Amino acid sequence: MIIYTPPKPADTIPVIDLAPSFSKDIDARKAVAWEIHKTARDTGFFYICNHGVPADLVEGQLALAREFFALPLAEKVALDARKSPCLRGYEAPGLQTLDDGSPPDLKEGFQIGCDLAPDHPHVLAGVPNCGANVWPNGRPEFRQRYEAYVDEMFRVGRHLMALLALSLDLPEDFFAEGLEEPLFNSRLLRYGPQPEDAAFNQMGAGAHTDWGMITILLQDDIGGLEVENAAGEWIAAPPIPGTFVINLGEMVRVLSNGLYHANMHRVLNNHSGRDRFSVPTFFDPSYFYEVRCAPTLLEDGAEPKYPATTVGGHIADMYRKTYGLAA
Ligand SMILES: O=C(O)CCC(=O)C(=O)O
Ligand SMILES: [Fe+2]
Repeated sequence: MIIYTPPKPADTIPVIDLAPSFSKDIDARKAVAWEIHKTARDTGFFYICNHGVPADLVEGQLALAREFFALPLAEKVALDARKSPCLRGYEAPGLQTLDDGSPPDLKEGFQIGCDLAPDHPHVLAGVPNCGANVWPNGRPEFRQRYEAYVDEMFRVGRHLMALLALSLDLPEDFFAEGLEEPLFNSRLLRYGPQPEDAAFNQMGAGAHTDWGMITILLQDDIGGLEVENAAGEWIAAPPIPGTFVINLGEMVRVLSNGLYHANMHRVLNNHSGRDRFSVPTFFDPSYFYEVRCAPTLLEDGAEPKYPATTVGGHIADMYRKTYGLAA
């Protein structure tokens, strides 16, 4: 259990301007990659601005979250993620425990991922976490809106992965093969105001590191995300209009031989008295892509600090663990 201590109000999570990263000039792209390199070695968190995602799509996605959680309970319960073999659908509060040993998270969620048909080879082979999405019944526009948002997240995700490669002195297309069919999950989350009768160390989302490569987080204007910095202090990651919060997951630790951090973070909605909505999208190379230490970081003959890992397998293990499911 990670005991809750209040965060220090600091603004050390940098905002990285992506505009030069879309330039034809490789030096301009490398300069942005260098900014990512610096912050990845420190907090493993940064904001991005000038990312090219239209503001109306962003607002529309937060509106989608609000609309989903305002549906009648029966409609949400009909989509119960526990009925899905790959945890797609509605997640009632208390289903997931992100901080092992703490009480369950208070957040309420709705999750989608790679939408695989029953005859997809992964589904036929029983690969964990692979299967079909579920959608609110009789609301076709809900699915269309979410999928339009995911398309943009794929664009941003591929762009960030190219910058991540550059930041480690790798070719920009280093991950291209693994990103032909990215592995992703995206969730709508609602955090009610922190209840007075919450259990000891219970909060919206308990302290955790993300499991994959990168997370592209859209948060509304409420605040409540907190990040553990390199000094072990908890700092606030307040909403900044026009930005996404990007954080690096455990796969980046393997890739960078521990040079880059996958930082702890958590959510506590105790300042506003209002619901907080967020939309994290976890963006990774394909299920069986093996992440290993970047060749640029290993001296001849040196052993990597972490063994190579299959992205999908690691993430599926973490789903099982945090949802208390049997292997
Ligand atoms: O809702 C947030 O701001 C963060 C969510 C998060 O950390 C996660 O889902 O992994
Ligand atoms: Fe997270």
